[in-house]
Amino acid sequence: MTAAIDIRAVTRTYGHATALDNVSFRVPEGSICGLFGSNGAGKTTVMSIIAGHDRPSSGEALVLGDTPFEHEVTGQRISFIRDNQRYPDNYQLKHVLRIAPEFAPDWSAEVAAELVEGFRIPAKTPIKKFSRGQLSAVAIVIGLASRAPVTLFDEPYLGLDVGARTLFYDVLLRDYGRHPRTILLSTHLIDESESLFDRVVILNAGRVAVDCDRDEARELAVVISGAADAVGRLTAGRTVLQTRAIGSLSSVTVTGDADEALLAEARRTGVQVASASLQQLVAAYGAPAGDAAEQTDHQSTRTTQQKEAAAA
Ligand SMILES: Nc1ncnc2c1ncn2[C@@H]1O[C@H](COP(=O)(O)OP(=O)(O)OP(=O)(O)O)[C@@H](O)[C@H]1O
Repeated sequence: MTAAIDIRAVTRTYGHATALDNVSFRVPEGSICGLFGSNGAGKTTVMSIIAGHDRPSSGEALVLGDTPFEHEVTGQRISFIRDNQRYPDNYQLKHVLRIAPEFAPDWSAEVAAELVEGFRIPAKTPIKKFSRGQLSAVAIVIGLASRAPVTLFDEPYLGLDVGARTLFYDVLLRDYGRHPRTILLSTHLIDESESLFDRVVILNAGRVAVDCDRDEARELAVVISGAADAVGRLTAGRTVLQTRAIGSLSSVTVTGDADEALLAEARRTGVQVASASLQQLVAAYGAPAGDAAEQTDHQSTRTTQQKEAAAA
């Protein structure tokens, strides 16, 4: 695959704190990749490095074949949408719509107009008086209308209501279909955004826990639920990612796909077996150690690089 984003063994430390620890993953050109993980997992840090706003302590980040840090040409091809965007005090929406296209050669005035209307962004109110959701709406207008070859959305819809979020998903998918580009999006609203992604990266405490295609992710883990003793028998000898217990019932996420033997035994004992949803995968693989009620000592890690190494 041609990688638009190629993160190679990137470590980022701040004093004694390690935000990213030997992180490697690639995002193919023309794909939408979801970046997931708990608070503090390192999502913003890696996006800042990809955007060229920060640089690794060690390792290398390549975007469109170049190192983005202090590289103006690459910087112009990246749009980084995050929640701390600041605007001059006197700015109204019209100022943003006048200036943003100067930094985005592929700017779409039609996409901008559609989103401004759909989000009902106030025209006359100074942006500094905007609500949290209205600020997110302005940032999304910039991110989508820019049509940058590499677009990074870091939790882009803080404060947006469900209707506005649906508009974002719809316009993103439609415009991406017509003008393919590479999009990396981090969010904690995993269930509702699941259909957007064709790649998945899950970070856990600064490390890559999962890096694979969305289809492969469906086969990474199953959730086995039912009477605790029956579930215990079915999960014995398997790698347990996460256990949740409610009274005499338990729900256990284990690695791997559901094989025939497991399904037959589950039917016989009245236990449910289902592929883990993306949200369940993120909860299982992205949970900081000790968060799950019960966890194996060595939480399984599944990355494309490791699979390639194993196959070699
Ligand atoms: N400038 C900094 N100085 C010190 N520590 C930092 C700095 N920036 C990030 N960190 C630390 O690095 C870790 C990763 O932070 P980061 O913001 O990348 O996480 P995140 O996955 O984006 O979290 P969230 O989901 O809460 O936004 C955190 O422990 C954070 O405290």
